[in-house]
Amino acid sequence: MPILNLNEERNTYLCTMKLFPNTVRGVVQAIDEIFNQNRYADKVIEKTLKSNPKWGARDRAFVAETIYEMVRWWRLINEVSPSKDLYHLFGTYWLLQGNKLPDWREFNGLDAYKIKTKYEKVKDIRALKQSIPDWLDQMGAALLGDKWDEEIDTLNQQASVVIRVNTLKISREELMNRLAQDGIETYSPKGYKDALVLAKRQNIFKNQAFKDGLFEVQDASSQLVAAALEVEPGMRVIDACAGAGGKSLHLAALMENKGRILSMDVEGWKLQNTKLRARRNGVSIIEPRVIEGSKTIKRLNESADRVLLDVPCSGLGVLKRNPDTKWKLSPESIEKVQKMQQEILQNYASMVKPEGLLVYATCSILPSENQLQVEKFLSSEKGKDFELMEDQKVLAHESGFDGFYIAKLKRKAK
Ligand SMILES: C[S@@+](CC[C@H](N)C(=O)[O-])C[C@H]1O[C@@H](n2cnc3c(N)ncnc32)[C@H](O)[C@@H]1O
Repeated sequence: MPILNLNEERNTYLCTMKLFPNTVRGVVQAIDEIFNQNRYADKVIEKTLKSNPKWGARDRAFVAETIYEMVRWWRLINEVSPSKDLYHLFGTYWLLQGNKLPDWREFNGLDAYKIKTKYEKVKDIRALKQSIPDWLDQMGAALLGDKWDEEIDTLNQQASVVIRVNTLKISREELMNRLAQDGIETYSPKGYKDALVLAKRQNIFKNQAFKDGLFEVQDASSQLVAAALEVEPGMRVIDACAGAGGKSLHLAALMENKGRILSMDVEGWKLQNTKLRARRNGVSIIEPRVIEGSKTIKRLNESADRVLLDVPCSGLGVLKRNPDTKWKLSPESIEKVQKMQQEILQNYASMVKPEGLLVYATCSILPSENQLQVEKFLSSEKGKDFELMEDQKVLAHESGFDGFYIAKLKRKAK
């Protein structure tokens, strides 16, 4: 029985897997880059896979998953490992999952019994068992109360792969059948009308249906955001923090590619990505626009039927897919991002027409980034023009998907 709380299917897969020196070396080198050279886990994984073109699909899956899981359980692994040697840390992770280690000299000094005994000693300390910084455990418990225990437990599990059907090109049923023909089984989660969940985690970006723009990879909770805007074909919509355009593309599909979406961001390079994705999706109503300063926003005063503020946030709702976030965040960085969120609300809300809708969204579970921001805005001078219609506090352990917050506000008539 594995000690760590990982799903069964994955453990079966890993337990039957033999370790190979070259892939384990790949993992160890990647971990060195992530923690000792402070690189982003996803970038390091991408580079590792690229520089080892001879690895097969199974090797690639092993390397990518092991790196992610070691990042996720980093604090716990370090706590129970006999040393900080990277092979010892890998071996400790492997043993903690209930696997056996081969007889390699790199693993000398690792004793499964001692590791288990150490684990038993720390497992009642939540921050250690869940492998999170103390400050995060304290903040989570203070802000989420009883719900924190289950929430952090869920956020430490692997995310399922969810796709959003591009309804401009294909229906959900048709896509489901098409993927099934390629041996990819999916199911439709209840309550998410454009989503399909892959029965088994796998890399889907190489599939022809993706290249043909029939779907995008997007978590089910994230798909609730565009739906909250209640768009209609022909509307003028502003996605003010559009990034690479995930929500803009969804909005375009909901608008049947009729009307206009201004996809804005302060980072121009992200909008380049939006353009490419729009082409693949068969979307022509997106106009990317870089925010140069307050003038860009002022020129759009009262111009939009709908404004989406998918603001920068701590990302604590998406820890399942970005486990390194917890090692990069700090109370100070969260405070900084909260300040930015309030500024965006204050400065961008004016782009909504009277009687139009403003949607504020984050992929965070912290009330301080979510409902408290909306309350602060509504009680401010600029917020007096708006009223809260409804909000959704999506927790990972309740929804089964990412943690999100979505508030729908209406601008009052003049
Ligand atoms: C949560 S991400 C958006 C994700 C995107 N909506 C999607 O669905 O893929 C937040 C985005 O806000 C952008 N951003 C940061 N500060 C901003 C600002 N002051 N105004 C507009 N966008 C900003 C970031 O560059 C980032 O792309």
